[in-house]
Amino acid sequence: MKVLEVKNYEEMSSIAANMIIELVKSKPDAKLGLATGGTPIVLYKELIQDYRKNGTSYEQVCTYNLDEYVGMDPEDSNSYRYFMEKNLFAHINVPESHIHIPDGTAEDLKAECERYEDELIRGGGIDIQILGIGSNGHIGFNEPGTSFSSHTHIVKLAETTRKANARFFHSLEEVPTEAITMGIASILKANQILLLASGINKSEVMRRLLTTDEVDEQLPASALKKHPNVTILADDNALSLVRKK
Ligand SMILES: N[C@@H]1[C@@H](O)[C@H](O)[C@@H](COP(=O)(O)O)O[C@@H]1O
Repeated sequence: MKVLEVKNYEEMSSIAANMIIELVKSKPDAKLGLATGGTPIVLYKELIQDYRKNGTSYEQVCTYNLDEYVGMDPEDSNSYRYFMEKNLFAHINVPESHIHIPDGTAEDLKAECERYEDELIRGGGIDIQILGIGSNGHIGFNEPGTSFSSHTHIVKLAETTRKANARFFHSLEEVPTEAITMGIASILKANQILLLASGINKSEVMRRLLTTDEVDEQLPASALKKHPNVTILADDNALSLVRKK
């Protein structure tokens, strides 16, 4: 795992955006693994700015999102489908048919998980997977205790995760209790993984992740240590407890 320390959220976002732009320029049909949450918002803004200014084309790009809340209609403003539309897809030229996100409203959720995993495989593999990290170490929605051999599956969200995400909803009660997420094994299949961490509230989990060699299912992000091409792009605040070690 390579750790790149940057000054702040803006610098993190612009380095990450440049990595994606360079990839898309050199491989116009790149497969992008995308994440939601607060972390990648400015990275997506930078992609939009670059698209408007330099015309980097996403016409042949395919996107695969990590996760979606169970029971959340794609039109609902709290769905991850809606988030992606608002923060990225509506502003670039990626064709609708190239966008892949699990369907949280599927009647048969187990079949939906299998369909999504199949779609990932048929896509031929993700070139770069963007990840945020939960303060409990989750990646995607793979909560502590998730098997490292998991594929796309349904998860019960940890209360800490629901509380952390309640800021996007009117109240905690509105936050779904379950989600569909790519599994740890699905994530590890990506060619390259870029994990982004910014802010003081990520400092404790970065300390847990970076100050030991331990690989433990209680810390889902530690599975990344088994992958040959992972970059962690983290800012001063997120790394503050690592340096103090
Ligand atoms: N499912 C998402 C993750 O994909 C995200 O990386 C994480 C961190 O979120 P944030 O970027 O808002 O800190 O939590 C959410 O629950």
